[in-house]
Amino acid sequence: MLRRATRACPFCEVNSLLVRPPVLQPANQQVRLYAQLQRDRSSNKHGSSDQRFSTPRPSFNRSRDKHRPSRMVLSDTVDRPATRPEGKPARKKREPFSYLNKTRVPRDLEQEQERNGQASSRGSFQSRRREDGKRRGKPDAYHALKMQKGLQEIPYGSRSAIKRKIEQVDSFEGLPFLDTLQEAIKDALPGLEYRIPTPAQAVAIPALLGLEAKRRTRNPAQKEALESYLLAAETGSGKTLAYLLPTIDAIKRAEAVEAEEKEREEAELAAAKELDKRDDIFALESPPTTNAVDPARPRAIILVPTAELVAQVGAVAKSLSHTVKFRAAPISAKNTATVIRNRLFNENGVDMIICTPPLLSSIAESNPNILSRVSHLIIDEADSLLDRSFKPFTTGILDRATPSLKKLVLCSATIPRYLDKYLAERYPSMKRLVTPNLHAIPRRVQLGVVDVNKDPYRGNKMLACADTIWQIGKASGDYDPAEGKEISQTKRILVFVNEREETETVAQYLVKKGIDALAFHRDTDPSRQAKTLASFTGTEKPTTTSSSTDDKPNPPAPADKNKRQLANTKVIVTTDLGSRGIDTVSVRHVILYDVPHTTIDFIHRLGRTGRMGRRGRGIVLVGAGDRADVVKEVRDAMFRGEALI
Ligand SMILES: Nc1ncnc2c1ncn2[C@@H]1O[C@H](COP(=O)(O)OP(=O)(O)OP(=O)(O)O)[C@@H](O)[C@H]1O
Repeated sequence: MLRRATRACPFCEVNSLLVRPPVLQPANQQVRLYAQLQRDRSSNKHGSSDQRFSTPRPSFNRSRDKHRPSRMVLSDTVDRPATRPEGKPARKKREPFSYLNKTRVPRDLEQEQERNGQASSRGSFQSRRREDGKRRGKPDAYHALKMQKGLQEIPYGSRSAIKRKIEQVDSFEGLPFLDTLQEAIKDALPGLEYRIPTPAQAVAIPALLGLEAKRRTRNPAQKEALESYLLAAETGSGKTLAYLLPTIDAIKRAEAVEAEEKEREEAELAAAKELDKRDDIFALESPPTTNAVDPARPRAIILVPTAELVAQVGAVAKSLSHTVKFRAAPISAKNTATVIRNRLFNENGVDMIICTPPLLSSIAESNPNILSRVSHLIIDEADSLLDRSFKPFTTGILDRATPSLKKLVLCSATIPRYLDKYLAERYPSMKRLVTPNLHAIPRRVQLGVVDVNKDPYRGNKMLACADTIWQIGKASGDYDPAEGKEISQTKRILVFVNEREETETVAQYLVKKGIDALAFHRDTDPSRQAKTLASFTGTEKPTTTSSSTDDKPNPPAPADKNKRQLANTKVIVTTDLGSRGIDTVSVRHVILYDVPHTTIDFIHRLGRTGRMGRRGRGIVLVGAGDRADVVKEVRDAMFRGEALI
């Protein structure tokens, strides 16, 4: 039938034209023509069933098909090149590599991405933020975290400006410290061949030394006004030295000025006496003036939230005082009354007191003079010391010290919204010294998640915790480039729980499972506490033999005498008490037994590992009722190196 139809083809003449080399239509045009042909065929009542259902096969140059009727309708302009409307440039074909080596995003691509709701091809986190720190374009990635939003957002625009400032401070030698202080820095940073300021120190020290241009003012009252600073930098970034060094420098300079003044006054007094003597030879000689130092009137006060931090900051100050010669008095409720008295009312006086706010305010009640000469007040862990529990004590001390105060420095690894609000109201002109990575957990800290609901734990969190510790303990130690050596044989693990009561329960369970674990909370025996912490903070005294009492694991519970013991692993189970400021340099693993309530807690708890460029690992145990969505978002933010909100 088909052949007959071909013979009787009325289009023979047209077909003869197609003997010429065929003009290939673009694929989409061919498809359109076919669709048209199929419609024509199905509407043709006389068409055979063969024709209707045969698979369409376009062919142009087969000789046997040359008399077949064309299924396509040729365009009238098929032989003419395509023309574009006047003035419109020919569209460039986009090739796979056409976007390489471009320094700017092509406009058309940017528009296309905007249409698709994607970020611009710079693609970075910053590009999705406006200068005011708020995101644009893509909807916020944090949904769960937004619900518990506790941290103040820091604009990303200002963070880049700080980076440029940090680059300019590349050595301690370049900073105008007193010579003795330059010497002392080596004692405060032992074992480091190349000591360079950390970002926190590079941001804070020049400002606290008064090297930065100040806003000009003609008002003499404003010129004399108290200088206030908020130093906010990530955990383990060396904030202690960032505020200690400029403070000690200021103390020593003030001391030198005072000594000069005293000498001048004495010389004047001696000259006046000489004159009096000459005028009145019968006058009686006045009794000699005493040179006794007024005790317990320090020039600087450092407030910290815990006794452990008093000891830690006190140790750094002491190490500096060997060379610089100043008197630091670390006092806490763990010291006896005699020790406190001896340290405060020393016959040589005291230059710096390191203390907790409740203890200092109780001392100030009985000795108001203690705050009468303070020129530098440092509030470390300011977010803790200005929260509800400490605020009355801290602000009380601040108010009493204000008349003589020259510099107020608040220091914190996190700026919660309540702190930001309080400072904006009370110190509107406070200078904020913020590092670029504030509120971000460093990428060198990895976060793993253990799903407690799954096998083999089936909801048993304590078992999951013990198993995780066993796995860490069994794994071989790895090389740490920051320390340039194999990490210590003994592994130190911190386990954080949300409630104080849980510390004992979890620690006892771990001991039963053959793990050397201790509970660390406010009521722990102080001597035991100090010993426990010392091995985690690296302040432990070196032992000559490996069989020192400290390295011995806890005795196993009586019922489990025959159980295996996990060797070379020490565990502290603690609450937030262990998460604030404690410099646990030798901790490589942190286990978050409970999901922390806020991102602030996440930052401080995970901040006990990965300190000062070291690597670390955090493991969260997610059980029934725990906010897995929060953990996921924190993990994502850590992976992207973004600040938590
Ligand atoms: N410039 C430096 N170079 C090398 N190490 C330093 C430097 N400055 C400080 N360190 C060390 O870094 C560690 C952490 O310092 P520090 O405790 O002051 O941190 P931090 O910022 O106060 O931490 P946190 O927020 O947890 O309280 C200390 O062991 C300290 O000796």
